[in-house]
Amino acid sequence: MTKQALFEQILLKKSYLCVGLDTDIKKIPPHLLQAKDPVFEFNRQIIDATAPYAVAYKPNIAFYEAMGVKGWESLQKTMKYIPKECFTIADAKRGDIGNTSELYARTFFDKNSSGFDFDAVTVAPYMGRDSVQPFLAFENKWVILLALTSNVGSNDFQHLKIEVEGEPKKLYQQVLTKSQEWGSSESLMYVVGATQADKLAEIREIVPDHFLLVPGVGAQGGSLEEVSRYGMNKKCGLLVNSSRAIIYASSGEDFAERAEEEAKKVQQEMEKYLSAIV
Ligand SMILES: O=C(O)c1cc(=O)[nH]c(=O)n1[C@@H]1O[C@H](COP(=O)(O)O)[C@@H](O)[C@H]1O
Repeated sequence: MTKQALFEQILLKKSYLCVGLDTDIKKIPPHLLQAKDPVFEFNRQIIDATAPYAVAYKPNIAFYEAMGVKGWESLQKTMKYIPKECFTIADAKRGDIGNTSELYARTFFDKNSSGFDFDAVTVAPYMGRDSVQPFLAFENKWVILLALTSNVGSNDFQHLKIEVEGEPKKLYQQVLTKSQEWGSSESLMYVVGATQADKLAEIREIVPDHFLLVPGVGAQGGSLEEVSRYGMNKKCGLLVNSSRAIIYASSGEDFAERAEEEAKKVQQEMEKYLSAIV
């Protein structure tokens, strides 16, 4: 999906919500456990309930990998079920030496090889240019590079003060600057945690045109209002992810209705913020 097509979906649905499919068999409502594939059945109902309010879905690969072959099958079925107009993100946080990254890229992007046809994959920047480029080599696909993550551990490395050509910088700022040599805003997005919303205005100075994937609203307590105020650009430029707050809004038989209510609530708030740019 192109950047413009994604923006058009955002305008159409008046939403920049990404629903995170962090589907944990231990959290699935008990009545679904008799289904042939409980993980897929849960996802199917969540997708049906939230698709009018979401422009993107982000299965977190760990939740599927942890179940072995069965998990990969549930993921395949889920991917086939997600409506075609929705942007899909494999949240895999990969990155390795070039020839290995090439295989990771094939895993998520090459339908003929793996059966998967995600629009985007999350990638860790730590190993540098040659670890990211194999993902960027796929046309019409996206790399979402971890820039400033939502967790407390982001303080360990990402905020470190460094010096680049005599200029003082933070490590995450250099990730944003350097990676722009590798791909454009048509193929690269960045992860910025919602819990780091106070840094968004400054991040926008470095990457004014790129889309940002912003996880951390809902269960992690980030503010959608602040993220939108400081992070939105003229073409929205935001995909805000919420996983647990939507998919586990209820652990009972009404889980899909409650997920719909939560997704709708977020979408209605987003519609308000979008009115500033349309
Ligand atoms: O890359 C991510 O999606 C990600 C980056 C980050 O900095 N923080 C973060 O929470 N995530 C992911 O976003 C989702 C957040 O889930 P909830 O906290 O339940 O909304 C999880 O799948 C995380 O792995």
